[in-house]
This record gives sequence, structure tokens and C-alpha cells, in this order.
Amino acid sequence: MTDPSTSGQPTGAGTVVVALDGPAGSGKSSVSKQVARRLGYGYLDTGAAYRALAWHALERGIDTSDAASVLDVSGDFDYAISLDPDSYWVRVGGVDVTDAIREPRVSDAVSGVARVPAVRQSVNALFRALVAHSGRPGVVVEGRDITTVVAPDAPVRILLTAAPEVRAARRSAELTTQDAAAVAAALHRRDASDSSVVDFLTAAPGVEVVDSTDLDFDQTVDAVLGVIRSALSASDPLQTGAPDGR
Ligand SMILES: Nc1ncnc2c1ncn2[C@@H]1O[C@H](COP(=O)(O)OP(=O)(O)OP(=O)(O)O)[C@@H](O)[C@H]1O
Ligand SMILES: Nc1ccn([C@@H]2O[C@H](COP(=O)(O)O)[C@@H](O)[C@H]2O)c(=O)n1
Repeated sequence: MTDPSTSGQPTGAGTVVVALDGPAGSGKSSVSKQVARRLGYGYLDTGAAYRALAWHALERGIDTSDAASVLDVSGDFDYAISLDPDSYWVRVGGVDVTDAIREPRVSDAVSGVARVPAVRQSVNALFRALVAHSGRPGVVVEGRDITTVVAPDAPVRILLTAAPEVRAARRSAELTTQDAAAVAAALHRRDASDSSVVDFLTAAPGVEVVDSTDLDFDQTVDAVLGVIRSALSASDPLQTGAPDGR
């Protein structure tokens, strides 16, 4: 795996970081992408790195529940991701895996990969380097531990939630060829496993909660933009760098 020289440095000096966490199916990716477009920011999907490593391990026939094997295969993980919300792609060794990493077999394996501490350290350093070199005024970074571990000092930190049954219904609407009950069970299983590694179900101090249970997609985007605007104007009362985002 890439070992960025910025490892351990603060996230993206000069780049506004919007940190957004939440459980599976809460709308992190779709909402963050739209928010990034509205602000002219970059968009960083951190889950894609764990998914891509899980895909890579599966391609190599590795048992993703075995930490030593995962760590071993992570040494040979040539990963690249686009931060452009209008041109999103994920590559491993030059292969486009943007769609492949969403397959259920990868979703089922990813938690095993994500629970290896050395993997987390390595990808977190990569995320900070990607933000620092984004060339954008800001980056919306979404995942599970962005508000608490990756960018705890970000000027905007949001926990995006929705009721479990609403999240399951939204995911099931996407995966129409699969049984709704099986989709819901897989989503809840992944949350249970992931939340034993990092807590993304309760907001850390200073983290703003946006509950999208009773909001449609556009209302959720507007709610997130509202939190960003007020957080950035509080940290920049003269409005020198607050985004417009209309
Ligand atoms: N407020 C909303 N109202 C209705 N649908 C929504 C809302 N927010 C997101 N969605 C839809 O819910 C589905 C899941 O959203 P998305 O993939 O962005 O979630 P996620 O949190 O990134 O999930 P995962 O962690 O599993 O990758 C998508 O089809 C998205 O369009
Ligand atoms: N900051 C993060 C982001 C993701 N994960 C792990 O990756 C999986 C896939 O993430 P999605 O956002 O694409 O659902 C997720 O289930 C976690 O296992 C993480 O640990 N930390």
C-alpha cells in the first residue's frame, strides 16, 4: 500500500475539510457527492479504499477474516481514487473497480479488512495526503471515523443518520434483484461488525447530527449545506472564505 510522506500530519493544511460519518445506507456517498458539487469541493469516499482492498484480497484468494493475510496482501495494493464528484472512479493496479467494489461479495468481506489496525493507519495516512493534495478549496470526506480519527480538527463535522429500517429500504431499492430481507440483514450485520471497531452511531462532542429519516434527498443535501455554512461562518465571521453553494 502507498505510504504517503504526509503520514501523521494534520489533514489538508489550507483545504477546508467537511468530515461526514454515518452508518451503512445513511446517504453518506450520495449526499456528500452532491454537497461537494454544490460547493466546488472535492469528494473523498474513504469506504472505497477498504472495499478496494477487500476486492484485491478476494482476487488473490485471501481469507479476509485473517488479519495477517490481509496485512500481507495490503503490501501489494496499488490504489487510486478520483476526488472529482463529477467523475468518480476507483482503480486497483490500473483496473477500474468502481462497480466491482459495490458487489455484495465485497460488502460482505470488507468489515474483516477494516478491522486490521495497521490497515486503518495506512489508509488514514493516504486519506490525509489525498486531501492535502486535492487542489480544491475544500473536500467532503465521508466514512465512519472521519469526525473522530481521520480529521477530528475539521471545521465541519457531521454525523448523517437515518432509522435502520429506512436505510435498509433505501439500499434495497437500489439492489432490486436481491431479496429485501437479505439486503437488510447484510446491511445490519455490517453495521454491527463495523461499530465494534469505530463508533459511528453516536455523535462525538462537537459533531452535528443530521437525521434524514424524514427528509428526501434534496432536503438532506440542503440540511448538510446549512450545517456547513453555519459552521464555516462561525469560524470565519467576516465571511472571507465561506462557501456560497447555491
Ligand atoms: N434523504 C434521502 N432520501 C431518500 N433516499 C436517499 C436519501 N439519502 C440517500 N438516499 C438514497 O439511499 C441510498 C443509499 O445512499 P448512499 O449509497 O449514499 O449511502 P451510504 O451511507 O454511502 O451507504 P454505504 O455506507 O453502504 O456505502 C441511495 O440510493 C441514495 O440515493
Ligand atoms: N472511514 C471508514 C470508511 C469505511 N470503513 C469500512 O469500509 C466499509 C465500506 O464503507 P462504505 O462507506 O462504502 O459502506 C465499511 O463497512 C467499513 O467496514 C471504515 O472502517 N472506515
